[in-house]
Amino acid sequence: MAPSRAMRSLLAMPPTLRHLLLRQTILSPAIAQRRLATTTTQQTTPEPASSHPKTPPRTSRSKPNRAPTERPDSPVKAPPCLSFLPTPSNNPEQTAIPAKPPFRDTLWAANKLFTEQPPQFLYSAPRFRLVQENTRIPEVCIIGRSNVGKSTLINALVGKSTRLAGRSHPALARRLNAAATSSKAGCTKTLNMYGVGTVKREVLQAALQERAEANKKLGSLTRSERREAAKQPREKLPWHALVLVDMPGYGFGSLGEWGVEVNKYLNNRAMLKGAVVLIDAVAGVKEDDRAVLRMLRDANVRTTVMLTKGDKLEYSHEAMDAALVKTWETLRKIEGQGQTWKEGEGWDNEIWVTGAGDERRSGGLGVDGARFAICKMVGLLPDRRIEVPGPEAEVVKKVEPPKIVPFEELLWASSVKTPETKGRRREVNSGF
Ligand SMILES: Nc1nc2c(ncn2[C@@H]2O[C@H](COP(=O)(O)OP(=O)(O)OP(=O)(O)O)[C@@H](O)[C@H]2O)c(=O)[nH]1
Ligand SMILES: [Mg+2]
Repeated sequence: MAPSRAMRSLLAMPPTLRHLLLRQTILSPAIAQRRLATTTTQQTTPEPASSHPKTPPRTSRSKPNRAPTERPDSPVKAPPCLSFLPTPSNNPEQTAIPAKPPFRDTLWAANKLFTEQPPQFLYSAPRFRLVQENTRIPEVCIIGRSNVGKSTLINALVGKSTRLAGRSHPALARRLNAAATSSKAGCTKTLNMYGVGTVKREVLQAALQERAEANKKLGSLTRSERREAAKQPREKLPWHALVLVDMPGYGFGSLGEWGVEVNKYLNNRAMLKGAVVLIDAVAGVKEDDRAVLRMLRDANVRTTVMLTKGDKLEYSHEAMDAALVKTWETLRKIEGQGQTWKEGEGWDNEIWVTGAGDERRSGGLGVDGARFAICKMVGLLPDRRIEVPGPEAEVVKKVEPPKIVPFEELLWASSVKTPETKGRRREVNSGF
């Protein structure tokens, strides 16, 4: 007789595990029956008088009835992105108007770019001459006064939680591929580079091809020439979509030569695609900020302004209005003295508000918007909120309305074989 299915699986098992299957298939019905019998007798026998009446029997599903309590550190409700636009410059009553948020899929794409891959700390450069060559990856520098929250924003942008990333020891923070932050001004003293996202395939391919050609050339050199060539620093292969540069802060606690080195960087870095200027939402625009905006104007670097510590003002539009209006005023004044650095071209008039260091909620508030603003400035993502009526709109308007053809006419037309339709039919048939 052929063994049953259960027996076959039992024989297929290692001998040491067979008892488990036995218990499951053969013994369990017997055990279950015995348990059922004991529970029914327990239910029928009355409880002894001495036992405590007391808490209702707890079934596995029932939970104690507790009133929902508010955690003291429950997250504040704040938008993932928040930005403001100014009223036109000729309007005497300047106020900040909340801007339309970016589309969800655009925000998703920006978030993906920043957080899909873990960020990488690339290197630190105390001087501009020590900055490594980069001819392929776009760079964005985060610039602002000491303690404004530059390093904190970088950590939030790359998806490092404030608690994880909040290390004031630079070596430890770098080991975590994060930026060191501190409540003391002057924490960041060098230009720190962080690689974000994944490089485009064609960029990497081009770099690999160039390297292969350079290696080929090396092969034809004499030994001494090769030794000389080896001394020249080679550009590293690109791995990231974007490089974020954490700048040392200016103002209180900053280095004396800050202006000199940063000026060299702003004027000579070919792959610098833009600067994010951080301004403290509580303190507002200071004289140092004006000086930096002038430097950016003179170097003709695309600029996006962000207000940090927006959580301290509870993201209130009214509370931030003064700081926002002052920022636009400053930008327009500075722009007036330049040639090319203009509103909408040199600097973006949309000001973004962030609260990356808000300890009540990890992940950072307004950070999604900041990610999108950077992608937009660099040209990695389009701003689809602006609907420009292009030439296609004109074409659509000019198209004549379709003619209504009677059914009989249609039938007649399909039965007539014009030279054109004949040819087309033959063509189609020949294709099969
Ligand atoms: N509440 C709040 N605190 C913040 C925010 N951003 C930064 N901070 C705090 O501000 C302090 C300074 O932050 P950092 O990121 O070190 O500032 P920094 O601009 O890099 O400073 P330097 O490196 O000295 O130039 C830290 O204690 C942060 O926790 C924010 O958006 N909200
Ligand atoms: Mg810093």
